[in-house]
Amino acid sequence: MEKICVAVRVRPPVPTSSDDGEWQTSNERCWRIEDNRISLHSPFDSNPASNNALSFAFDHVFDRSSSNGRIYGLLIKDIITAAARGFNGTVFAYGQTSSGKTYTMNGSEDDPGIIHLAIKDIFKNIQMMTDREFLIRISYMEIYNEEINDLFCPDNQKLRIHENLERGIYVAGLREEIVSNTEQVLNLIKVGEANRHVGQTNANVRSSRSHTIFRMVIESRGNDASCSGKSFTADAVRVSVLNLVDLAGSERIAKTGAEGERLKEGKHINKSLLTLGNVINKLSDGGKQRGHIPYRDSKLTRILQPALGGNAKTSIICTVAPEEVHIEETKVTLKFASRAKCITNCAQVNEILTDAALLKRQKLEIEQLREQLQGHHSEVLEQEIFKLRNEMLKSELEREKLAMELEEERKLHKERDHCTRAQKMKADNLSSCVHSDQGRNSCQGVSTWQSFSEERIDSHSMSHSDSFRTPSSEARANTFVAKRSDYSRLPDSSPLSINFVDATDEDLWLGLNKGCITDLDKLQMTPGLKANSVLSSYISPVLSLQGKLEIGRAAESDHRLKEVYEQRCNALEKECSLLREEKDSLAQALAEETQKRKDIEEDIQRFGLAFARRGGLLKSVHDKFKMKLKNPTIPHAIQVLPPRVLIAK
Ligand SMILES: Nc1ncnc2c1ncn2[C@@H]1O[C@H](COP(=O)(O)OP(=O)(O)OP(=O)(O)O)[C@@H](O)[C@H]1O
Repeated sequence: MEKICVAVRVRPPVPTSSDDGEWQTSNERCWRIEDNRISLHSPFDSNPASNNALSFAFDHVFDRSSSNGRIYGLLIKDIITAAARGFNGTVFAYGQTSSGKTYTMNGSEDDPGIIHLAIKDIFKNIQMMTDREFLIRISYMEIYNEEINDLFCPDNQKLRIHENLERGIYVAGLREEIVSNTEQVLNLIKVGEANRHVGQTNANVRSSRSHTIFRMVIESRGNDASCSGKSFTADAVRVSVLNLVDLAGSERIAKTGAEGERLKEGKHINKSLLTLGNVINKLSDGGKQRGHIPYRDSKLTRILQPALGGNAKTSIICTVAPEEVHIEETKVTLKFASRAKCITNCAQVNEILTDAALLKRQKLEIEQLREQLQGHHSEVLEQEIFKLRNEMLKSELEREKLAMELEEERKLHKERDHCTRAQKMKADNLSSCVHSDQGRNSCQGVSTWQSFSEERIDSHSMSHSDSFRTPSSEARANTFVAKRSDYSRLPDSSPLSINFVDATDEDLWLGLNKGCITDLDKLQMTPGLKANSVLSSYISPVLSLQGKLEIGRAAESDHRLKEVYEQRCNALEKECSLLREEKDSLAQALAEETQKRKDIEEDIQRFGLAFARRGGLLKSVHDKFKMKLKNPTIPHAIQVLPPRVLIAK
């Protein structure tokens, strides 16, 4: 972004027949110029405060002694150099009638104007740029009474403004002359000048009645030698447009006394200048307050649109008359100039890609894609896929291990459950046994162990050994009853034989004594065997209760254990499902990566096809041209572009 460059030029006072030197001097005192500042300093104004209020600073302020050459050097030269390098540029002179606009733009014999100096400089610039070849086209138009006329071809009148992406805003049907040197251009300008509308007014003997726009289109591209080995940008064509504009001057109809045709012209001039002022005002507002910019309200602003807040480097020379009689017009011009100073443009090199450059660019893009796929990027992708596969495998193994663990846990849990149930059943059986015997033998103080002993005794053979048989009294068939005569004290010794070394012996003993009722207290005790044997704990009702409690506790702890196992099972199942999810997401990521790779491959294929198609197209065009060159009489369907003269280096 860069600001529009604005300068003010004060022309020398125009002498009249009645003038003497004294008049001139006093007139010049109206405006004081110090460096780049211009202030109103009227010796006739008694109020110094009002004078101070009218002071303006610009990029440059040129006094009467400044030549066109100086103005060009300080304000315009850079724009011309930039135009040769591909930037759009616009220079225009603005000011009231007779303030010196035409003098500034066209100059005189002794002091060539901006247009003359710019043309000379353009050719000097392109001569120096040996690595590029140039094609320069010029056109010259005027906007007269809000109609566009071609100054190179007077028959081309009332031309229309068009806009498209390729050319931007342009005047259709305008003649363009291809030029290759300064003289050629200056001669053509002379022709154009002759066609311009000028007329005599009270203010100016040769007043411009139209706005003129001298336009130079500068095309360039790197020449073959410089292109080889460079990037595709070397093949791009740069196209810049340079507008050098001499506006018609605003005029106060009352002052100029214009009538008839001059009056009509004056109205059109004022109207379009008013629109220019509005556009400048809107643009200088900046930011969001700007709103709609009325470029389309006049042909002038429409054509100058890119130069005002667009893609161009722009300089405005505001010309003012020093005479006191023009103070009001000068104030208006200075206000316009200070507004214009706030406008920012965004100039950039305009490059157009030719077919060759386009092909080169596509080729480069394909190469880059290929590199991406085959080179580093593809490796990264492969690694990523490999890593994902590994992780998937790992998680699969983990899942299997967990599933096995879960199965183990389930089995264990089942066994425990089974065990707990068996123990519970035993406890229930025992308790029911104890209760029933307590009820039946409460008077005798006898405790029985019926079901358990029955079961166990039945399963053993009686013929094993008679040495274990205990003398019985009041035997009951199939039942061994052990009783005690004194339950108040616990026996110190077991009633069982010392020979009982294990449960088989014990069972045998019980089997042999089936059908006997034995008073345990009368049995001969085995001193070495303590009374805390299995039998004693079941026989005593107190002990039986304790056993039952223990079994109950065991069952409870088993139940708790079961709960813990269940929790563990749940946790494992959860973990399993998480792993399953992770596996799914990894599989999805893998699928996405594979799809990405597929897409890149498709892109390459598509670019390759487009590349081949374009190559074929260019080749056929080339062949047709070759045929046409060999045999010019053969008609062909290709539209041949207007010949362009390339300036020889
Ligand atoms: N800097 C200058 N030095 C010498 N003479 C000048 C200068 N500026 C203007 N003049 C003279 O002043 C007169 C009016 O100038 P010019 O025609 O350039 O004004 P203008 O602004 O183009 O007027 P209009 O808008 O009516 O076309 C001419 O005679 C011109 O030679």
